[in-house]
Amino acid sequence: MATDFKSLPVIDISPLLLKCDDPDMAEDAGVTEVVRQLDRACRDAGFFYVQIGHGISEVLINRVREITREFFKLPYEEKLKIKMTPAAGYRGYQRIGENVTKGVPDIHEAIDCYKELKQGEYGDTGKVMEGPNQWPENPQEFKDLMEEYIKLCIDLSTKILRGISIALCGSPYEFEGKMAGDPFWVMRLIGYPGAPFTNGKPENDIGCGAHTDYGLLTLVNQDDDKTALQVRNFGGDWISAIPILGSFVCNIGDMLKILSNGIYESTLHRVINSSPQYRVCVAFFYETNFDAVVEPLDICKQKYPGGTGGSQVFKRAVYGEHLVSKVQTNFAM
Ligand SMILES: N=C(N)NCCCC[C@H](N)C(=O)O
Ligand SMILES: O=C(O)CCC(=O)C(=O)O
Ligand SMILES: [Fe+2]
Repeated sequence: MATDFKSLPVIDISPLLLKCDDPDMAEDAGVTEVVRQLDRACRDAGFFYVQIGHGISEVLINRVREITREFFKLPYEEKLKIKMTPAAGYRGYQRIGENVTKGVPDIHEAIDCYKELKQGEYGDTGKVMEGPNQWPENPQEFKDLMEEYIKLCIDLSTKILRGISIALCGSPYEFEGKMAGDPFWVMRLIGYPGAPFTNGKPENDIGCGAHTDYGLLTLVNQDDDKTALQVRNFGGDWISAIPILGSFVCNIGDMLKILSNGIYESTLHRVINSSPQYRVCVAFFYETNFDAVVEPLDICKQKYPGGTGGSQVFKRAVYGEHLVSKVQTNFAM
């Protein structure tokens, strides 16, 4: 359950990265300390910063945002060449206002890409998301750079989840195998227009309305010179996720909330860009297997703070169905 946090914890995960291929990692003192901090952060805020030491170079982190910014500067006709449609598996470019949160159009544009699914792999549910990703033709570098970045984000997320798995269950591999051994992933390249000024004051548009993320873990790579992402604490205050150079903002999604039986929070957050400048964010969502049946882990049922031994507080969900229902209700096209 979220607390009344006033800022988001910062975690240096390098001791975990150093040991995370060692099956005995949980016994290492450095790992134990990282696990303690992850556990605290996931309980209190559902959000934390992963500080330098995460293993993805600042040059690459910045480059994926810059190349994204260049794309959004193109004329609309150019961007439409990779237009997102239901027939394209909801992959590609989505213009401002086409993403909707609780019925209100968001003031952002985006390119969405997803792990590519084999035809017929997941029946009718999987079919909705089938299709090749649509990448801009120019520059040539775009696709290669993004694919390299995706690979590194998958790797980093797997490692962070080993730490979270130790925190919840004692063993590092709870989120591998049939839960997330073949993780689905989503990458959204997002652009938020600068706030329009009327009578000398910025008019705050909602770049993205209050929502929770759908999967296990999100890695947010945001512009480092604008504060726009806000996280809601238990008391209902919005706490800014002020950018920290070279770090990711990391947060828990709905599937991890269910698996942990609510011990960890998938915290509400929103985006308001009140800067006059265009803001870019690259959000990487690491999810369970597409067909994973997600329900509270036994150990989390026993640990549930409500204390009614063996109680299951959260309902089961099938990840792919959760995603498809979100896409079909929140994408207006
Ligand atoms: N976790 C993901 N994929 N985030 C995308 C933005 C969420 C906002 C969306 N309109 C919604 O209401 O869910
Ligand atoms: O723009 C951001 O900082 C976060 C975006 C976000 O929350 C999302 O796409 O789910
Ligand atoms: Fe989000």
